[in-house]
Amino acid sequence: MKIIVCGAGAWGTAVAISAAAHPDGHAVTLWAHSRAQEQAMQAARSNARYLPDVAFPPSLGLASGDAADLLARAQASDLVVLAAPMAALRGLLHGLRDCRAPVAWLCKGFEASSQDSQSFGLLGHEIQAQVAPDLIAGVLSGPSFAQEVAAGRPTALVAASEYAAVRDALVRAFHGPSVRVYANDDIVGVEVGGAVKNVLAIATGLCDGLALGLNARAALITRGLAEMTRLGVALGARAETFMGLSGLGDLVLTATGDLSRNRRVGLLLAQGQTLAQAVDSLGHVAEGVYCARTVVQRARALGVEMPISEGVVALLDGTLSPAEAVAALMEREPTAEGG
Ligand SMILES: NC(=O)C1=CN([C@@H]2O[C@H](COP(=O)(O)OP(=O)(O)OC[C@H]3O[C@@H](n4cnc5c(N)ncnc54)[C@H](OP(=O)(O)O)[C@@H]3O)[C@@H](O)[C@H]2O)C=CC1
Ligand SMILES: O=C(CO)COP(=O)(O)O
Repeated sequence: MKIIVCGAGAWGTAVAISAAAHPDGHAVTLWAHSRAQEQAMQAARSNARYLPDVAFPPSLGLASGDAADLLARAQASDLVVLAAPMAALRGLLHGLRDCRAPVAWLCKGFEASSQDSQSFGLLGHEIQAQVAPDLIAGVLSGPSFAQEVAAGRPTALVAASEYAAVRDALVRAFHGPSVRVYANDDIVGVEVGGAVKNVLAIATGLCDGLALGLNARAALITRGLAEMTRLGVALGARAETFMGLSGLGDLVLTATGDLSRNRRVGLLLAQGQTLAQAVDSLGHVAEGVYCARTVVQRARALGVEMPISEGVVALLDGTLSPAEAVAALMEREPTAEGG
């Protein structure tokens, strides 16, 4: 297959390396939007900025350019993978709206809400329906730290799309000795899981940073899964999707794994850092910071209760201290577990 991966951050670089090393011998190009980034990677044959200490396979091609260049390369590919942060997805999809090749994005989040609060941020497939409705598109998600995928460690992903052509292209591109790709047609459920787990990972990072204990972390993960599922079902997802890789799987990984940037934000806030300090020190995107408010706004609009996500928003906004956010959760009225 001819594959272009747009976005040379940690995750784009890892999936490009993984596809380039696939036994079927795919021709893979990693495309950076900055020429300087392409040149630095070309010189080092690695991505020192975003995924240090991982050498590129000799066959991995590198490129950079503008939107027209990306569209031309996409038109000539069998699969287009968009590995930029959520904030860039709208622009990328708009630029690719006439592309005929299957397109899959890897970002996990809702768009941040617009400041006027009149329009709520959207999931990837909702943005695509607005700006590029004719694309054959979907999402690749699931529990997957970039460093482990780049190192060829065993990983399971989920390819979600209403189009079999997209699901099949993702399976052909990535399914191999170290990566299993499962197909799913519930793109709403897969995208909600990927977005909400980032918000919940901030909560468990905070919990662990405050040394609240393993009981508390297990409670946050379990009740977090319940609120993620409530939102997803209200948005049209199937409940069982949340028991799969993009739901429970990615929640467990991100909420407990110290490679998670979102979890690290919670840990740093617990240490007394400001949000700006925590975000600056990452050097990578932490999508939960940008989409927590959207998650809560969309839940409120649907009448869905999401107390943990509400607590994260209050913490990020600075309206509650870490200790007050914990107290607010503990002081809630008793309720039935299935509710
Ligand atoms: N890292 C991981 O383990 C995983 C990440 N993801 C998701 O993938 C997405 C990307 O994450 P990750 O790669 O880790 O983020 P990073 O912060 O490591 O890198 C983001 C990259 O996106 C580039 N970028 C920004 N805007 C554009 C654009 N318009 N076009 C092309 N490239 C652009 C940045 O380039 P520059 O710096 O030059 O602006 C940078 O190289 C996120 O939504 C994340 O949630 C999903 C699964 C695993
Ligand atoms: O999505 C991820 C793992 O599946 C990466 O999580 P973080 O963005 O929190 O590092």
